Amino acid sequence: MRASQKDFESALRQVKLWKKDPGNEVKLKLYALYKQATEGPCNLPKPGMMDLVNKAKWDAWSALGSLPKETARENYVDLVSSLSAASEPPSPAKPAADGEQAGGDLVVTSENHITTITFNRPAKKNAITTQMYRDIMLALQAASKDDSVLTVLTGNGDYYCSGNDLTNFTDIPPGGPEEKARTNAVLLREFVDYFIDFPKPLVAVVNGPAVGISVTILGLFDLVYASDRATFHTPFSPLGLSPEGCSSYTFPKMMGPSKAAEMLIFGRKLTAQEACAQGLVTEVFPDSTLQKEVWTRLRAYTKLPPNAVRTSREVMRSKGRERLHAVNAEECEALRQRWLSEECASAVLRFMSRKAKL
Ligand SMILES: CCCCCCCCCC/C=C\CC(=O)SCCNC(=O)CCNC(=O)[C@H](O)C(C)(C)COP(=O)(O)OP(=O)(O)OC[C@H]1O[C@@H](n2cnc3c(N)ncnc32)[C@H](O)[C@@H]1OP(=O)(O)O
Repeated sequence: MRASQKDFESALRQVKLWKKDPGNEVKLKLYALYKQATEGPCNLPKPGMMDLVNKAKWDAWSALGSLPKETARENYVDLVSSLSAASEPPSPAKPAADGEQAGGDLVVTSENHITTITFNRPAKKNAITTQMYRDIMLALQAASKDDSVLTVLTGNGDYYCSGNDLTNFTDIPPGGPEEKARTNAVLLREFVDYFIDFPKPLVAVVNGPAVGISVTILGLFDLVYASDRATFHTPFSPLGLSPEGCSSYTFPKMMGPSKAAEMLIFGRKLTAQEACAQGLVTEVFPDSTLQKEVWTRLRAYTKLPPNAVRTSREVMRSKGRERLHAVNAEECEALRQRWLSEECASAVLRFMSRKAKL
């Protein structure tokens, strides 16, 4: 099968997520194939004998002779996929050595029939930018059609996600705050609709604290596995906001109205154990074993007959879907109005001037 540009880009992202160093020999092979695939045959002058690293790279690239770019691209994808299949579960993305984040703010990988969407903005506690909302929708769209059985959301770094990036509210378009609020409401509704309609089991691996919209949409997930370091916080009132992600419906249903009110109206932060007791979290794992235990379990789940899994999920979900869409629409309209409120504007300003933290 010929590798497309998309396969190639996905392989490049995958390499950046590898936890283990694959060793110099593999790195040289990957380097040479990458250069051949993107630039064609090596026509650089040979580095001097003492320039050991660049000479090794030059040798590896030159050894590919006139291999066509497309073949190099294919060989690169094949090599990455063979090495990934033999490797450990997908590891959280690592910051690059120079402090830049590898793979962009959102990293999507697919292996062992699991598509993993990783928030990868650890320096900002994985706060979700407008672009990330769009990329998550694209990733969900692709995952709904790929050969994966499960789709996982997780975070890179010490946080799972600090919720909506509060600077999303600051770029006001020519139509003024009303236009901004209207556009955001439409986009938010579309974003949440993706989760309501997603056809495969959705799993959250909550590796650390979760805030705001990253908590509320958990009510639309099938499984929520959490580190014992995770906390669950929806500080809507202090921000002049109201709940979203269908949480005004899913949370009371799941934990009862008064526990839901404590979280959604009064902003009580839950520990992972409390969230588990309230039904928001499926199971809590010691932080040190979370990755190993969860990924082993998820891989076992992918071996179940996929059509049976989908059918069971569909019969569990179909009855509530219409209701969820109605709730989503109502929540987005309430938020459209909240975004135009003085209470919300002052909360965002307080955060921007760093006087306010949760
Ligand atoms: C397609 C749809 C588009 C529509 C767009 C609108 C959609 C709206 C969706 C619904 C709206 C709201 C729902 C929510 O999610 S409300 C919750 C919002 N989140 C917060 O209020 C959290 C704010 N952050 C904090 O209180 C603290 O940062 C923290 C998370 C408690 C961590 O504290 P810390 O002391 O450990 O770390 P700190 O130094 O503060 O943070 C490190 C840097 O990260 C930046 N940062 C953290 N969180 C956010 C955030 N949510 N938005 C923007 N930036 C964030 C923080 O500013 C630091 O940056 P810097 O180092 O100073 O540059």
